[in-house]
Amino acid sequence: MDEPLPPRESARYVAENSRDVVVDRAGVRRAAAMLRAAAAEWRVEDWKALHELNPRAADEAALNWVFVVDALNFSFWSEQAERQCLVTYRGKAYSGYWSLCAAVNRALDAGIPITSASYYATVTLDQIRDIFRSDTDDSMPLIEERHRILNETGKILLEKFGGSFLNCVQKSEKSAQKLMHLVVECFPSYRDVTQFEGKRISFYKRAQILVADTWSVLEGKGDGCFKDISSITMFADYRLPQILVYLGALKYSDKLMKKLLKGEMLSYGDKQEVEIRGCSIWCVELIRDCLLELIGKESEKNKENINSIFLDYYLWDYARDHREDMKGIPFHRTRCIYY
Ligand SMILES: Nc1nc2c(c(CN[C@H]3C=C[C@H](O)[C@@H]3O)cn2[C@@H]2O[C@H](COP(=O)(O)O)[C@@H](O)[C@H]2O)c(=O)[nH]1
Repeated sequence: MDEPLPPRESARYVAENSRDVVVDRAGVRRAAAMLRAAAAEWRVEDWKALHELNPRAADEAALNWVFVVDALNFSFWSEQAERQCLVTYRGKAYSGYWSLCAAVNRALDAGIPITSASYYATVTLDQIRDIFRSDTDDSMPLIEERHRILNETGKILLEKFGGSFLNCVQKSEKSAQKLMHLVVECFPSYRDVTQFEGKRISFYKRAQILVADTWSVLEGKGDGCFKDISSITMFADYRLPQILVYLGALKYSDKLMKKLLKGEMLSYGDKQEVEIRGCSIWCVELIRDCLLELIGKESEKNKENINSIFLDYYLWDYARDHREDMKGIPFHRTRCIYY
C-alpha cells in the first residue's frame, strides 16, 4: 500500500480542504506576538527541569522510560471532569498525562521494572491494573489497550532492538525522520494514519512526541543530535486544539462548536476530527513561521530554537496552567490509542 502523506503535508492538505475548522491568520499573528518573549528563552537543556516527573539522566534507562511512557501517552480525558483517574506520588496527586508518569515512577520506586521490555512484554493485565491503579474509583481509561500495547511493544523491542530503545535511536543515525519512520514501521500502535478527502494521511502524534522527548532527554547531544529536528510538527492531541481556539488562532464552525459543547464524541478518522487535528498542526506551523519572522530579525542564534516542538511543549503547558480560563472552550472527545 502507498505511503501516507507525511504529517506536515497532511496538515496542509487538511487545512486547504477543511470546512468546520479554519486557521485564523490574525489570530496566528497575535499568538506569535504573545509567545515572542518566551520563545527567545527556549532551550532543549531545560526540558527535564520543566517537570519533576521527567527523568533527570540522559542515559539508556531514561530513554527506556520515555519509550514506555510515550507508548501509553494517549486518551486520559474522563467523561465527567470531576471524575478522573488520580495517582499520588511522593505526596502529590497527578491527573491526565502526569498520572501516567506518576504511576510509572511509583512502580519503579517499588522495584517493579516497568520500563524494561523483558518485564512489560509479558506483564499480565492484573499487574497493569495494579501498576496504574488510581486513588479514585475512576481507573485510567483504556487499561486493556494499554496492557495489549505493552505486551506487543515489549516483544518487538526485544526481537528487533535487543530490548533497548537506545538501539532503535542509534539505528536512526541522528535523523528525526528516520527515527519516526523506524518507530511507525516496527511498532503498530504508533501508526496514526487515516483517510481524508480521498488521500491517506498521517499525523503520527505519538511517534513524533517520542522523537521530541528522545531529543529532549538527550539534550540534543550525542545520539540525540538530530540534524533535522525542526522537521517534526506539533503533536495533534486533544489539548492543543483547545488552546489554539482559546487564543483565537483556530476557529470552529457553529455546528462543530455546538457538538463539542454538548460533549458529543467524535470517532478517530471522522472528517471533523481530522479537520481539528490537521488544522491544529498547520496552525502551529504558521505560528512558528510568524515567530521566525519576528525573532529572526534579532538574531540568527535564536532561530534554531524556534521549532514546532518547543512551541508545542509551551502551548501544552500553558493549556494545563490555564485550565480554568479555558473552561468555556471544549476539547474534542475521541477515545483512541493514538493521542
Ligand atoms: N501536543 C502535546 N500533547 C501532549 C503532550 C504531553 C506531555 N508531553 C510533554 C509534557 C511534559 C513533558 O515535557 C513531555 O515532553 C501529553 N500530551 C497529550 O495531551 C493529552 C493529555 O492531556 P491532559 O489530559 O491534560 O493530561 C494526551 O493526548 C497526551 O497524549 C505534549 O507535550 N504536547
